[in-house]
Amino acid sequence: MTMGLLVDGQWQDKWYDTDSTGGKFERPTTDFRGWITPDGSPGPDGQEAQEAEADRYHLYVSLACPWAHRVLITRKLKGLEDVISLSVVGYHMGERGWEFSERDGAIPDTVNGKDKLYEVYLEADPNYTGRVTVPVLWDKKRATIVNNESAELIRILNTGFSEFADNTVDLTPPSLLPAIDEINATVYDNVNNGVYKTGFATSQEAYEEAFDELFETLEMLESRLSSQRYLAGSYLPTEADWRLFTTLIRFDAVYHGHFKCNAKQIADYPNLFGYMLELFQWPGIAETVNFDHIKGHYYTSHSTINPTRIVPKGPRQDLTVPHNRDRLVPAEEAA
Ligand SMILES: N[C@@H](CCC(=O)N[C@@H](CS)C(=O)NCC(=O)O)C(=O)O
Repeated sequence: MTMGLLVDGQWQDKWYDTDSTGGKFERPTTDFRGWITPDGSPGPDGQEAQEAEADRYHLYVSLACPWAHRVLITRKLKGLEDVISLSVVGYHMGERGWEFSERDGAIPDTVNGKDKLYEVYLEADPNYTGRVTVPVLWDKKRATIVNNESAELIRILNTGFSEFADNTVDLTPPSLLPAIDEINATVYDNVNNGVYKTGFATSQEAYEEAFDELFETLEMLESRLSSQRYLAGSYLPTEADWRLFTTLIRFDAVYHGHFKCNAKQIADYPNLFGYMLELFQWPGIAETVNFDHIKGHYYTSHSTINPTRIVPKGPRQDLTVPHNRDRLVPAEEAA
């Protein structure tokens, strides 16, 4: 597969094995882990923070990427679309990494006017060393990247923009935070990242180990969702649900075939499937899901896994059918 990266500000279109390069890429890389708060006071762990302002920040995403998708969903649910502007890279990740495009629902780089995402990273740091990943949150005022870690970006968007956001939506209510963090850890290891560990394994043993952890966790989630509507036991979806959703919605279309996660489809799990349908049908969410980008990206970009680059036509699923989750009365409503 083509996997490029920047080394001291130079684009390299090959991934070097760290064994053969004496661990060259293991030295610390520039990390963008800044925060945004309503008044610029430090973030939750004392991070240096910028002040929330309208029209100051710009989000770069891929519609294919599950990590970027959770940030796009948070931006939508918090009503921040007019506050934080957006670029969408083209779905194909080739020799130059992510590139901007005007075709197929992509949105060009209207802020920095770049052709490739790595040029945006170089604008922030001309000597950048590291992967060039989406999502990226850009600060137009300081002309640099605020943060490129989706787990942090969803928290920044949830709480940092209270002056501009829909504050009736809180994806991490403080009382549920311990439960959310605990679910996130399991879902990240075994599901969100689990599908990648399964699909990118290059030994039978590693593949089978990741596969088993993935399906054990899906069975556990299926069972949990048979008695509660959402993962953290809340009466509205939380961050934990949206983090699981971005993997579930890609599963039958991509991970089941392309990543060989094929013990079952999500459609084979009645509760997980109904739950996924409810979240897909949640106001504003379906428009953040683009199966052409999702399927086009994985099947054409990972040429070691799919050398013909043929994009499968299936599966044929109707995601607009009734989800039947209303039968599970959410806890707080019942009380
Ligand atoms: N930890 C990052 C991971 C993001 C990530 O891996 N994004 C992928 C797309 S799904 C990417 O841009 N990969 C390009 C690369 O690694 O070269 C996050 O969650 O924000």
